[in-house]
Amino acid sequence: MELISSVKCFGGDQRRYRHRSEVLDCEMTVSVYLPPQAAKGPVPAVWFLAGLTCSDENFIIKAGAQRYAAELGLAIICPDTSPRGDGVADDEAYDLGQGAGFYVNATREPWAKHFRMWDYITAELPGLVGEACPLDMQRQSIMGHSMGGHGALTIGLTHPDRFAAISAFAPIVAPMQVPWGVKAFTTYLGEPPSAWAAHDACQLLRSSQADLPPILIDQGEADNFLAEQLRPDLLEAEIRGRDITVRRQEGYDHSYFFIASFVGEHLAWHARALAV
Ligand SMILES: N[C@@H](CCC(=O)N[C@@H](CSC=O)C(=O)NCC(=O)O)C(=O)O
Repeated sequence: MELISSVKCFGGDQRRYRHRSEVLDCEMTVSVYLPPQAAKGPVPAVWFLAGLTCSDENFIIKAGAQRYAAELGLAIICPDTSPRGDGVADDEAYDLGQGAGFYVNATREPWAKHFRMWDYITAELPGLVGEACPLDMQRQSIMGHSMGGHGALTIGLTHPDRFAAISAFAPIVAPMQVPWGVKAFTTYLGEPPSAWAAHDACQLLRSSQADLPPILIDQGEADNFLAEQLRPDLLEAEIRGRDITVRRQEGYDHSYFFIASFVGEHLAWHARALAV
């Protein structure tokens, strides 16, 4: 990991690293916020997975999360949303290709060589950031926005022993049933759709017998993508007595202004789950 920038922020450091990913077979960047408490020893880490068209920088620039993370003693790890580079497959559409990795391992060409975001986030990157930064990797939780909310839910639900809590802002909860997800899964995973279920939060909730981490979801009622792409009603139907809270926030849209409005509550909730 090559440190490419480090900026003091609320007493801690907003860092950005460049590294080679063996899994994605390309150069990647990742942003890590370290709170002031990290100067004294390893701190718990919250992952933030971003949405379509985002890089590792949208959240650190727009969400205003560092103030809360500094108060709570939490690190925030912000990965990019796809492999990148001239030799990496891409698409003209904003919802496919670079910037739109959907947190799956692609099995179809021309995507399979580089688009392995599932393995990157769950296997490769934790080792790299854990080695480069003073993080307590025994205390992790995960959150995300939109496509990244989908990633946070599916990765968190698949690794219930790794993450103390899962939260999401306006997540895609049922990609098998909405246009963004059907397009991405058809392109990256192909047929049969039965292979898609491992990447659909509603399907995972329906089939899981495990003790799951608590889940917190905020969804803006004025979100343009609400009815067609996000469909929180489909997840609400799968709650079945589990520790899942879905909050409908009147007047809020899909933007980072919405995330900034509630990120402090999400981080405080993660800190409680992480016993900070
Ligand atoms: N057509 C728009 C769509 C892009 C968009 O809204 N991206 C969201 C995430 S949507 C789901 O994953 C986002 O977070 N954008 C970045 C930001 O900083 O707001 C477009 O092409 O712009």
